[in-house]
Amino acid sequence: MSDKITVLGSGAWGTALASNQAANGKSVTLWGRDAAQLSLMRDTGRNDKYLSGIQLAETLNYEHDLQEAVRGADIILMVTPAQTLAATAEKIVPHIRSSAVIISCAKGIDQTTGETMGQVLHRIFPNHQVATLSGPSFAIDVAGNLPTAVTIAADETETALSLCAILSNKNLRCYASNDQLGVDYGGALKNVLAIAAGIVHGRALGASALAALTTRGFAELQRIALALGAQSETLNGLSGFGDLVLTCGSEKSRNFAYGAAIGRGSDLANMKLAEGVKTARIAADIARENNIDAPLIFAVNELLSGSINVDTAIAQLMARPLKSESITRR
Ligand SMILES: NC(=O)C1=CN([C@@H]2O[C@H](COP(=O)(O)OP(=O)(O)OC[C@H]3O[C@@H](n4cnc5c(N)ncnc54)[C@H](O)[C@@H]3O)[C@@H](O)[C@H]2O)C=CC1
Ligand SMILES: O=C(CO)COP(=O)(O)O
Repeated sequence: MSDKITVLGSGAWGTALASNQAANGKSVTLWGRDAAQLSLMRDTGRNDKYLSGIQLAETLNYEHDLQEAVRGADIILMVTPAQTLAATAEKIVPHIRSSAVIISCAKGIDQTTGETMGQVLHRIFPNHQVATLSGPSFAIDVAGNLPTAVTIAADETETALSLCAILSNKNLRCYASNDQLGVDYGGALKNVLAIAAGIVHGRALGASALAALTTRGFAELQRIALALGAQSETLNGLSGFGDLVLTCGSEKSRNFAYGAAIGRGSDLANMKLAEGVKTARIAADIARENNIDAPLIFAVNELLSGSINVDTAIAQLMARPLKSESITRR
C-alpha cells in the first residue's frame, strides 16, 4: 500500500487529519467544496473558520477540483458530514485508482438507507478496500499536535494493520480492528449520548447524574450495537467507551455543546454540526424495531422532536420500573 493521501472535506476534522499527515511527511491533498475558503487556507496556512488559532502544516496541498483531488491518490479519507458521505463517494467513483483505499472518518448512520458509513463505502466501492477511522479525537487536539489514539477498522485485519502503519505518527496512534461495523456504531451512537450528557450539564443536574448517564448510556450503546452485530471488545475500546467518555465529558464536543444549549434553554440556531441530532431518530427507530430498551436514546429523540421537555424527560427516566443493571437485559 502506498501513501499518497487525499482528504475530502475541509471542515474541522478533515483539515486536522490532513495537517497531521502532512506535518508527518506524507504527501497530502485537502479538498473542500468552498473555493474561497480553500484559497484563504492556501494563503494563510490557517482554517480559522473551523480550527481557530491553528497553523497548518506548510506542505499541505489544497485542491478545489474533486476529480483532480482524488486522481492518483492511494488513500482517500472521507471527512464530510455523515449525511453527505454517500453523495461525495458516488462522485469520485469514476476518477479513483483501482488500488485506492477509501476510509470513512464520519460518525453517523445514513438517514435514507440506515447504513453505517462502512456499509455505504462497501456498497459504493465494491472492488476497493474500505475502512473506518474513529475514536476519541477532537479535531482541535489533533490539529494542535496533541497525542491522540484512534481505531482503524477494516474487514481484513491486514488492511487495518497496513493503514495503521501508514497513518500512525508521533502524535496519532492508530489501533487496528477487523470489526468495522462495531467501530461505526460506536462512533455514531456516542453522539446521541453526548447530547444527553450536554443536557445534564446545561441543566446543572450535577456530576453524579453525568456519571450515571454516561454509564447507562454505554449500556444502551452496547445493547444496540451488539444486537446489530458489533463485537463487545470493540465497544469497550476507543470507538465505543473511549469516544463516549470524551464527548460526554467536554464542551469541546459539539454534540455535548448542543445538549448543553438545550439544557440551558438557549437558542439552537447557528450551532455547529452535531451529528447526534440525525442519529438520534435512526438509533431510536433501530432500538424500537429490535425491541431494545434504550430509554436515554428515546428521551433524546423525543426532546429533539419537541414531543417532551427536559423536565418531563428527567421525571420519566427517574420513574422507570426498577431493574437489573445488566446490559444484555432488554
Ligand atoms: N470535529 C471533530 O473533532 C471530529 C469530527 N468527526 C466526524 O467528522 C465528520 C465531519 O465533521 P467535521 O469536519 O468536524 O465537521 P465540520 O462542520 O467542521 O465540517 C464539515 C465540512 O464538510 C463540508 N460539507 C458539508 N456538506 C458537504 C457536502 N454536501 N459536500 C461536501 N462537503 C460538505 C462543510 O463545508 C465543511 O467544510 C462528522 O461526521 C464528524 O462526526 C470525527 C472525529 C472528530
Ligand atoms: O467525535 C468527536 C471526537 O471523537 C467529536 O465530537 P463532536 O462531533 O461532538 O464534536
